[in-house]
Amino acid sequence: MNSRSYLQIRRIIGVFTTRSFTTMSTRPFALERQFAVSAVRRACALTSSVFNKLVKNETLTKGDKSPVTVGDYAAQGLISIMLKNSFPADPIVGEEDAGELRADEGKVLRERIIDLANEALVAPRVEGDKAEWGIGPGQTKTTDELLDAIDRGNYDGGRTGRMWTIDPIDGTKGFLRGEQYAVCLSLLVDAQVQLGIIGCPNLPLDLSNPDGERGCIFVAVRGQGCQQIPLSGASETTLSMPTFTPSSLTFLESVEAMHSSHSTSDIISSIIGITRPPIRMDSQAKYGCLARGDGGLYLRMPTNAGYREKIWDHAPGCLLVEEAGGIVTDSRGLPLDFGVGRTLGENYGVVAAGKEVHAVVLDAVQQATGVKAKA
Ligand SMILES: Nc1ncnc2c1ncn2[C@@H]1O[C@H](COP(=O)(O)O)[C@@H](OP(=O)(O)O)[C@H]1O
Ligand SMILES: [Mg+2]
Ligand SMILES: [Mg+2]
Ligand SMILES: [Mg+2]
Repeated sequence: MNSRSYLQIRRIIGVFTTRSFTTMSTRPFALERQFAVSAVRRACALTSSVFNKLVKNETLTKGDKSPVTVGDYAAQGLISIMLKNSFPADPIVGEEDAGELRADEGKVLRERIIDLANEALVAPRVEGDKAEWGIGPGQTKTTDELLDAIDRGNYDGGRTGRMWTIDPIDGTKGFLRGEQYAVCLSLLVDAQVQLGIIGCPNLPLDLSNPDGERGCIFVAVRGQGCQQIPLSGASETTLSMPTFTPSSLTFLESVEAMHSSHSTSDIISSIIGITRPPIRMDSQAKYGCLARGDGGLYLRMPTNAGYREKIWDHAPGCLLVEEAGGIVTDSRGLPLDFGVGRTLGENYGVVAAGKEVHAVVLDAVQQATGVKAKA
């Protein structure tokens, strides 16, 4: 063997050794998880600061009559800009679009949103942040760049490939009341949620101690469990749903009766024999609470036949619960399908519960709603 071919073989062996070592030492989606924690933490700081300074005319009412604030737009813009720097080929299914902001009447709001997003982009990097994600001193954007970033969330979704979902403020009504809301991000690959993360700035770390520290991040990567991280720090606790018996369940549901039928949940809970009052809470914070054992059941029962649930409202939370040992289905008992498009398709509600009680709950849901089980 001449010295040139020897060197070539060494180089090939070297590449293989380095590749397999990297694969072995890096957990799947490790970079995406680090990115997501960083992006959600930054967006939570933005939304908290907005709440403290929010004034009346900084909220719009969208075509479907739901509210959207400068915080929703600025947080979606921030996360989208970070995604463009970090994973430029990945499309985004985001809740908001910049249509109203581009019109002349949107000028004042537009200026406020660009200020908020730039303030968040240039905030100093903390441990875990990477400069190449487009954050840190000097990383400001123009108004057009920000509006385009918000509109990058217009992807139609679908069954194949990678895509991110962003719900920059989930539970906007809770946010406006100063109650619970969540910054929500997920990564789907071929319609399966691989990474789910929600940041809940107002949620107590321990629900039984409402005056204690507030601010939680819940994060899960498929196959790697579900963790809670205080918004103020880096220590992680792995969550696992405790075992409930049907009659010892407390159930979680929306504050808004228009989003989930309280009366149907009442019927279901009396069939199961639940005696405790429900915990009513806005946003996907409910999924995080369920994952850590604050109640053993989350019910979301349709209120009007025409409403389609949005994938950004469920993708992250669904993975949190599954990774903490729970089961999430619709009222037919089928898994939520994130490959239909921007919505989950026809609305059969959501039944999320610990694995010991899910079958009993599903049976009660079907008795109450008349929906038939489907294999
Ligand atoms: N009729 C309806 N049925 C179910 N969900 C609805 C609804 N109208 C609005 N929503 C969704 O409910 C979400 C809030 O959920 P919750 O009630 O659990 O807090 C809203 O998210 P946004 O606040 O991000 O718009 C919105 O997408
Ligand atoms: Mg909304
Ligand atoms: Mg939402
Ligand atoms: Mg929202």
